[in-house]
Amino acid sequence: MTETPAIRVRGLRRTYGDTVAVAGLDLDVGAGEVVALLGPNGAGKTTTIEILEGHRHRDAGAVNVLGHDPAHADLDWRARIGIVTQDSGDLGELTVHESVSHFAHYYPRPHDPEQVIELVGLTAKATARVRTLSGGQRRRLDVALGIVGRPRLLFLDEPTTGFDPQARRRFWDLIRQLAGAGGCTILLSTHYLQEAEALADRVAVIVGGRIVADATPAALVGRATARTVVRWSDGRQETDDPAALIATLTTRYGGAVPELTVSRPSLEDVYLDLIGDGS
Ligand SMILES: Nc1ncnc2c1ncn2[C@@H]1O[C@H](COP(=O)(O)OP(=O)(O)OP(=O)(O)O)[C@@H](O)[C@H]1O
Repeated sequence: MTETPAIRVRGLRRTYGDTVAVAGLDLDVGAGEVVALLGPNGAGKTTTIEILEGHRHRDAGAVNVLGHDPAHADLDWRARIGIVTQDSGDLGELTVHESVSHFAHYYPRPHDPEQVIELVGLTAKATARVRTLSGGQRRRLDVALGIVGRPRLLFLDEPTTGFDPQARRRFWDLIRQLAGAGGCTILLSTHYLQEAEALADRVAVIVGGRIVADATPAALVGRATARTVVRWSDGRQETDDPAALIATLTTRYGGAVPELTVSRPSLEDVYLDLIGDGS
């Protein structure tokens, strides 16, 4: 990526009393990239994201987001950022349409609220009061509020927690649309490996306030090819060249190898290895 990164973080630290929440974190997110921050409870995801949003102070480190230090950023900068937090505010008596229109007024170049409501799949609920929405519908409204200002960079903190599988997949389609045609840079935090694998160009695994791996989902899995396990009726072997082993076995058995299975490590295996007892 030749453009200036959308996010550049070096040596970020944040402590709360004796708790080191972020312990010297480095991260780059290129313009137009979708990066997933994946890690167990308490790893420092929310603290990191909120520092990047300008909503928490840091103790040390250099942070640049869309060319500015979020700790000293102005309204112009804020208008280029979209935020979907874990715990959004109370909009109880407003309708979906009123909420999105209201937020649109804060931005210089907002999207048409009706189009945004359609994009998040809430057209049928446009005149419903926010307090009557289901959890998943409320989350989609949160995304609508996060994107109505036409952000160049969108932060999503655990956006699909509590979604049913179908709602999660619809949500993933929406994020892909925003990143693809919309050209939006996205940093999302998640506990869900499948979500990181489905959406992210890169996965940054965070444990104990540090990035312990940062690669494409395929490269993370590829790292572990040495642990491909080949099993057959009377044997089991780990190998980095399963094809050669199977060829040898085929010769040994003079044909089909009985009860042959080949299991490649999944992203989950790699992730569990990386986080160790960090969870
Ligand atoms: N306001 C706070 N005061 C004190 N400690 C805090 C505060 N916020 C976070 N922490 C601590 O900092 C560490 C990192 O928390 P953080 O919320 O950033 O993690 P996380 O990765 O987002 O976790 P989760 O996945 O559970 O949301 C945890 O040990 C947490 O208890």
